[in-house]
Amino acid sequence: MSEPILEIENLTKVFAGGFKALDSVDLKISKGEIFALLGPNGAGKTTLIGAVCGLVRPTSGTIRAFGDDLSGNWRSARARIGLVPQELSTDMFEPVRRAVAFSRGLFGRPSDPARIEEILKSLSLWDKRDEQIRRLSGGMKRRVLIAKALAHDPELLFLDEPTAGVDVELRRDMWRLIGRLRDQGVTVILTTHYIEEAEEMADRVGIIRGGKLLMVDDKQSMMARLGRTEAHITLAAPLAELPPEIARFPVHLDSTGLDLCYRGGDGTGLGKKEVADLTKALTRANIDYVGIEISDSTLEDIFVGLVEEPS
Ligand SMILES: Nc1ncnc2c1ncn2[C@@H]1O[C@H](COP(=O)(O)OP(=O)(O)OP(=O)(O)O)[C@@H](O)[C@H]1O
Repeated sequence: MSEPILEIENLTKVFAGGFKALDSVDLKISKGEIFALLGPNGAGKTTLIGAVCGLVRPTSGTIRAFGDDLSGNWRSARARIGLVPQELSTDMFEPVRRAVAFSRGLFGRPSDPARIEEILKSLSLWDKRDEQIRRLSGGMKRRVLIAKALAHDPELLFLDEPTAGVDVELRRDMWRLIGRLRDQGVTVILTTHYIEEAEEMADRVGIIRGGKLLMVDDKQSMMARLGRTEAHITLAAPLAELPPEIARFPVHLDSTGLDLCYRGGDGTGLGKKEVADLTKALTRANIDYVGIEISDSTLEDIFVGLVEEPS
């Protein structure tokens, strides 16, 4: 793993009423990676981000950002972090450009109108620069939140559900923007309910539920480790019974005797190879087939499986 930009150890947050929103979370994020935190409502995603951004005080555990313990260095670290919050929490009567320029100043960065112009243009906000934020559409308001978070050129950017409730066009724009930020060396941590988003964007994925980080892995290994392959082989003529050389595979025959269904490769990533072996075995057994449909489980299947398991 390359240089860590964020190291969270044994982080626990118990809210005043006694509710444990984070439970011994350990997480290391490398510089330059895009990390997606997936979890159902109330899993603790926003609390985790809040703890790193100084909005939530941890009950126990340590957070190191840029190599320094946050407990002593919170302010200097915060100036290198950008946060796009879930909720619109901005000065609605301000014109766009002024609000974004103000965000830059807030972190002690010298004023840089050219940089603000660049950010506004990259988010298609330049034409709206003199509009009051309250007059913008919901999608445009969200772009303003992103512009504000980028205004001080953060090295680590948190996006809390950046595309919840936005249209497809904005979602694609957002993905492109995140791609560009990655190219510029910015580390991005995003939370999302959209597995598609994690699949598209992230290098690694963490799954959180009930305040516990259930697993963290890169996408491909997660899919190989927890994924499975399904295949439907349509036979040319119905079979009454499977010969033993076929029955040794994880297959079953449907009631018509025509659909041979394979489910296997669990956690090995070798399902496709086994389907290939199965087709060879069918040929050797003189069982003709007319079609094969094969599918691997998606990150979504894995996610749903993990969050639905009883804790
Ligand atoms: N200030 C607070 N006091 C008490 N409980 C809180 C507080 N803030 C959050 N919680 C609780 O902590 C849990 C985790 O909340 P959090 O906002 O981190 O979840 P989330 O994963 O971001 O969910 P969502 O996807 O719905 O935004 C929730 O059950 C929430 O009700």
